[in-house]
Amino acid sequence: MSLQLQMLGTGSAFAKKYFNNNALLGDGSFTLLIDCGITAPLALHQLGKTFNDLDAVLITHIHGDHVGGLEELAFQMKYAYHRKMKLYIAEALRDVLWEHTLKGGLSQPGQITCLEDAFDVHTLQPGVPCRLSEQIELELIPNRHIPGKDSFSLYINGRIFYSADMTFDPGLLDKLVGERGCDTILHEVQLEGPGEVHTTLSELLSLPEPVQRMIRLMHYADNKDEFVGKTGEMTFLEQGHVNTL
Ligand SMILES: O=c1ccn([C@@H]2O[C@@H]3COP(=O)(O)O[C@H]3[C@H]2O)c(=O)[nH]1
Ligand SMILES: [Zn+2]
Ligand SMILES: [Zn+2]
Repeated sequence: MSLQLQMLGTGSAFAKKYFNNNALLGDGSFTLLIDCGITAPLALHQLGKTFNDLDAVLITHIHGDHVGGLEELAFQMKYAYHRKMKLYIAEALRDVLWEHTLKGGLSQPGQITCLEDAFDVHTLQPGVPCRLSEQIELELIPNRHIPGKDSFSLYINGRIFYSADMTFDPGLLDKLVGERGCDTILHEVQLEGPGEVHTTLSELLSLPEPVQRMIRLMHYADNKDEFVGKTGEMTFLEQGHVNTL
């Protein structure tokens, strides 16, 4: 069974040529938005879509390029489309998202006083697969991104790894490929400099070639074109293209 992946954006947090690294994952009758960053409303509009075309949104961690578009999404759903969007979120991020990100803009006494007033909230536990649609099952995998902040990668249908933002974890990739049937890796990449909170291209180039062949690169900087042909066996995901996974 194949899925369709269309990146709303493939850019790093500071990219200006590319929108935020947010994705549409569809199975033909259900569409999930993976992360909803600052640029998501415009990126969606430029693809000729609206928030009403989506069935659910999932958040990987609390950074503006992954959650900055949620206020507009919630307001549009309430006042333009008169329904709540399903929100899939790790239990550990639920209160943080409301208290530290959304409450200031969304709260309206008597109308919106908690996350559940704005979204149809479904909490996820890491390591426990959750069926989102007939053809999409998804598991959160805790990752290392910012020390002391919760952040999650995604494992989809027991074969597709979506890194979200994370530092290099070759042991995890080795385990997913060697023991858990992973055949597709959608991985963030920092093209230059020390990784610090991201995974660098040089780190990914240290992976065995068969693993590199599974990797599509995303969350990259504006000078990505300078690196075409310099990514070993790995290829870049392109913003707006529809990929069959
Ligand atoms: O300790 C830190 C924390 C953050 N940052 C930058 O802020 C950005 C936030 O979004 P991001 O996670 O996509 O990318 C992050 C980096 O570009 C950093 O360089 N070092
Ligand atoms: Zn990011
Ligand atoms: Zn981040």
